[in-house]
Formats: sequence, structure tokens, C-alpha cells
Amino acid sequence: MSGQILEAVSIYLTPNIPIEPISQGAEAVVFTTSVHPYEPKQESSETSNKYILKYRPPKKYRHPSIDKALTKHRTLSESRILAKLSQLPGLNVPKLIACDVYNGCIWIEFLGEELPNGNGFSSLKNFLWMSASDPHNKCVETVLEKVGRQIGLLHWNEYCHGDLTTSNVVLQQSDGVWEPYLIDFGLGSATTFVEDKGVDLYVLERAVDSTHSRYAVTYNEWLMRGYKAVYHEQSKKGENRLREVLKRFEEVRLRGRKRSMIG
Ligand SMILES: Nc1ncnc2c1ncn2[C@@H]1O[C@H](COP(=O)(O)OP(=O)(O)OP(=O)(O)O)[C@@H](O)[C@H]1O
Repeated sequence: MSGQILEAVSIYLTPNIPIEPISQGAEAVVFTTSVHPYEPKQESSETSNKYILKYRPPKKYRHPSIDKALTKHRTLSESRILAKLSQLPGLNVPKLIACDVYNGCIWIEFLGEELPNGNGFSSLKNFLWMSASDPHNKCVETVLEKVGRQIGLLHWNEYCHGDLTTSNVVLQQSDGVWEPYLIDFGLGSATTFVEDKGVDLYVLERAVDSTHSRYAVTYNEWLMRGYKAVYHEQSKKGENRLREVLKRFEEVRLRGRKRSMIG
């Protein structure tokens, strides 16, 4: 990670807020920190707290005023969608703690944990890799159905994710049971367009195909089983809307195949 970015964040945050970089994407740099932005520091706390700090650094190649406007818009958009989604019953997303749209910074709840036997952080991607020796395990099936349900709930409530990959699903244990959370709503939006939902499903299917290709057919079936269940529970209206989404999903898939054949 560029020293310049680290220095800029450290100055902005002041030395009272220690940060640990964990990822640098095209858009943002993600850190963990033990400091809550507005709650008093718990000196005696036995377990150390952990929060995510997502920072969108200024982009030198953009005109400064356009850069400021874009950073503000994207930070606000991600914060808004997270705040709205956490109000939806049954939907698992990280809680928004604070946001400073002018400095491109949001503080969110840290989710996930280390997988057993050094299998890394509990993203769905790592979980599926960890399970590759026993891919048809009931636990894998249950997790994938639950992930499908989360996406179904998101879509049923007229939102889409915009970047549904297996890295953007994080698993966290609750009473010994894995529960999936959707993260990274940087490209998320409120939408009634069936096209956006079809594209979300296609992006996820492709992500599963490319990173877990041996078992992708079964994995995608389990995901879709969970997804469809959400719509089935909504009686006639649900069935009609599901039919439209699945039809568009198939169309998006065909378009994708055609594009990859032509190159
Ligand atoms: N709430 C969270 N809890 C735990 N880890 C998180 C959380 N949010 C993000 N991360 C970690 O940081 C990584 C990057 O976060 P995120 O996807 O939000 O940023 P991004 O810049 O949009 O990334 P990319 O460009 O790679 O999509 C995630 O893949 C995940 O490992």
C-alpha cells in the first residue's frame, strides 16, 4: 500500500486511532481499527474491539473538484444503502457506525473470523476452498442456501448489490452456526429493474464457476434454492416476480456466453 495513502489517513485520523491495512481495491482502502469513533475507549475491556474503516483516497488523475464530488457521492451512497439495509428484517449486513462523506471515510462493524486450520478469513470464497475436500457436506449446502436467501431478500426488497462475488459474502458463527453477511455495497443501489437482479445473479454464478469450478453446478443450485425460497414465501406476487427475474437471468447469461464466444 502506498505510504502516501497511509500517511494521509493517519494525519486525518490523528495518532489516537491506530489502523491496520487489510485491503486495497480500485476504489477504497480498508483498515481495521480498535477505536470506536464516538464511544469512550474501553481501557479495561478484555476482548479487543475491532471495526472496519473504509477510506476512499483522493485520486490524483481526477480534477480536484470532480474528485471531491465523486468521493462524497460514493461514500454517501454506500453509507445510505448500508443504513437502509440494516433496517430490513432478516437481512445481514454490517452496521454502519459513522461516516464522514467529505473525507471519504466510513466506519462499519467488523464481521467474520479466522477459519479453522489456517484457512484464512471467513469469506465465502475461503470457506468453499476449505470445504473442497468434502464439498457435499450438509454444512456447505446449508451455508449456500442461506447465502441465496440473503440475496433473495435483498432483491425482494428492491435492492441490488452490484458486485456479488464470493469475497463479498462473509460468514460469522452464531451459536456454532455459520451465518452469511453481505458486504461491500460500494456499487449497491435501490432498484426495481429486473435487469439489475439478473446481472447480480449472473455475476455471482460466474464468480462461483471461476473460483470453485469443480463443484460449481451443485453450489449454484444450492444458492438458487435459497434465493427462490424467499420468493416462494411471497405467494402469487412472489412467484410472478421470481419468474421475471429468472427469465432475465437466463437472458443475461446468454448475452454473457455470446460475448465470451465472440471475444
Ligand atoms: N465489515 C467487514 N468486516 C470484515 N471484513 C471486511 C468488512 N468490510 C470489508 N472487509 C474486508 O475488506 C475487503 C475489502 O472491502 P470492500 O470489498 O468493502 O472494499 P473495496 O475497496 O470495494 O474492495 P474491492 O475493490 O476489492 O471490491 C473485503 O474483501 C473484506 O476482506
